Amino acid sequence: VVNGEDARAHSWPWQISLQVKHGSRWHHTCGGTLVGPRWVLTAGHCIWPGDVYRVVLGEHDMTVQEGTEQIRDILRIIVHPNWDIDFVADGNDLTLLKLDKSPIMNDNVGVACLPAAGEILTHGTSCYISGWGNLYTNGPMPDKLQQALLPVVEHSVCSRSDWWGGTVKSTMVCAGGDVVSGCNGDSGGPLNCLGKDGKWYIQGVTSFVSTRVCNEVKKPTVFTRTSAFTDWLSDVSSSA
Ligand SMILES: CC(C)c1ccc(NC(=O)[C@@H]2CCCN2C(=O)[C@H](CCCC[NH3+])NC(=O)C(F)(F)F)cc1
Repeated sequence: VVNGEDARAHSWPWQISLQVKHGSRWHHTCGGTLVGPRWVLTAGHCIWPGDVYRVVLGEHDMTVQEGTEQIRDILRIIVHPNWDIDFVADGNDLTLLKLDKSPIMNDNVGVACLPAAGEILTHGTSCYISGWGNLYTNGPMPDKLQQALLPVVEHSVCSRSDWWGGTVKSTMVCAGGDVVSGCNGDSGGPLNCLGKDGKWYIQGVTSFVSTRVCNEVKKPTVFTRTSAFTDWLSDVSSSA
């Protein structure tokens, strides 16, 4: 997250760290969201066939064993059938991970809400991005979970030719801009938006930023719009 701030520890209890095994060590590779007792939502582009992953919940400072962490293995990886790394602009950048067993729900680990089908955020709605992604383009990863307030950029603005143009589809949501943005390592994480009922809804899954700089003018962070995938999300999480 570029130009964000340390989140208060465990204030986003559904935020997870997706970690990939390299040799004998585990590395944070993407964010994700606990959307059910045994289900984590992340991005399609976070999964590389053949790699081994695990999920860390209740994490805050990656360099400190705080005693709140819970580690779970992944029983099943379900990448959206229409996700294709060679056609990022087509969207569908989603993966559901089924955990081997549910984490213990407590103050540090909890489930987030998913929006109703077709829900569209109005321009300027304030949402928070959260993640352990780079603090700036090609910069370091933070130790502590970061957050930033990202104003939603409506599709008609985000798809202007000097913005993202036709690259951004209606199944995506744009937020942030040239000051605050997501950055590498935030992928797969949540766009947290406060609902009228006072609950936090995951309206987006962090997908991409400009290839030039994370916080580029007229290139807001692009998220997969979760309200466009309610059928797939419910079908998968009630079946597998
Ligand atoms: C839609 C298509 C034209 C397209 C647009 C932007 C990108 N951006 C990028 O590739 C930049 C450069 C480094 C990683 N990156 C990203 O945007 C990465 C992964 C992108 C997934 C596709 N490979 N995502 C992120 O950094 C973020 F912010 F979402 F967490 C890639 C493809």
